[in-house]
Amino acid sequence: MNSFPPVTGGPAVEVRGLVKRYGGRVVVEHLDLDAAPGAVTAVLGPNGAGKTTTVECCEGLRVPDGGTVRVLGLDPAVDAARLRPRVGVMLQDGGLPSGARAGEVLRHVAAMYATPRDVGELAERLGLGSFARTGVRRLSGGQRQRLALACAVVGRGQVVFLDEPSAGMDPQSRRAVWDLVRELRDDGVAVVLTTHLMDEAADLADQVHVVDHGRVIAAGSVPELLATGGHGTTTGTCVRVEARPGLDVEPLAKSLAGRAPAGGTAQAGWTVAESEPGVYVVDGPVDPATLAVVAGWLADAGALARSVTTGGRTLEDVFLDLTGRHLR
Ligand SMILES: Nc1ncnc2c1ncn2[C@@H]1O[C@H](COP(=O)(O)OP(=O)(O)OP(=O)(O)O)[C@@H](O)[C@H]1O
Repeated sequence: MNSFPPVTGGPAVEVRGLVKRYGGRVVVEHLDLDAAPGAVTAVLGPNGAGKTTTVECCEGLRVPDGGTVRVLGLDPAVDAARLRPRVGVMLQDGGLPSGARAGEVLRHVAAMYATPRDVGELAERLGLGSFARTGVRRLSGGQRQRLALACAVVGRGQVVFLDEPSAGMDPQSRRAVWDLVRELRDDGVAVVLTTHLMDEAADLADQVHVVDHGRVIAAGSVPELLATGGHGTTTGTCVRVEARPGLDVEPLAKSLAGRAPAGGTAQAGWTVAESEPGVYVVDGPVDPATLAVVAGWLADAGALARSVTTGGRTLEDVFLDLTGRHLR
């Protein structure tokens, strides 16, 4: 374990009203975020939403234009030297010296900490052994990611920032990364993770912040976001239909809106959307009769469904509802 006092009470990372501008353009706008010790806090958002900028302000790599940032009670913009031994950072671009060999880099980083992890054991866990003697510039993208992750955790920081940690990794490496992240959490580390992988967030995160246009637009645990769609308007249940693209969903929406459950009155609160070409998501208080309505709609449209499934919405559904389905 590390030799620092445990973080007691309050979040390990506390961001309040963060503002960051680049050349007069506001890219982070009054953003609030907490990350607790012993928890994984995921920051999700479309490209350019302001995730990396926010995390870089927490890492002391960028100076905020407004608001406050506290990491372990310290201001990273002025207390960088005191935070460095207590915080691990994995940057999106790796930030690794390209001229050195992979193994040397990890040993060098480990030597900067008072009580580093066992370098050999960490290298083994992340499968770094086979390319330890390879120069950083010759590593593949996934290998470089694994080395950057090893460097971020080797110092046993109390807070670890991981910017898209498993981007570009093969499934085996991704599993190793996820196991390591869970272990960090179990050891009491506050893990702050940005990711575009919804399954990664759903699997790992205790708390999720969805960021768009520099603001947090939804926050909560994954079950909370799934239950409310992030804005408290959906039921968390849905029917998902795969059929040919381009079906008119209006008749289905009308049939559902006018349908009365046994002994009840017509229900509102349905949404029907073609979430991606050929995938229709019917969101609302699903019951057995809902499927009959969906089947009737398909029959009227002369469409044979490839699959019809019921179940909960996914984090990806919630994310797309919150942030929109159009490309930025
Ligand atoms: N150094 C910089 N100078 C000017 N603009 C920048 C700089 N860094 C980032 N930006 C801009 O700030 C906005 C937010 O970028 P940021 O990297 O924080 O987004 P992100 O949510 O991490 O995106 P991604 O998911 O693509 O990594 C973007 O519009 C980006 O172009």
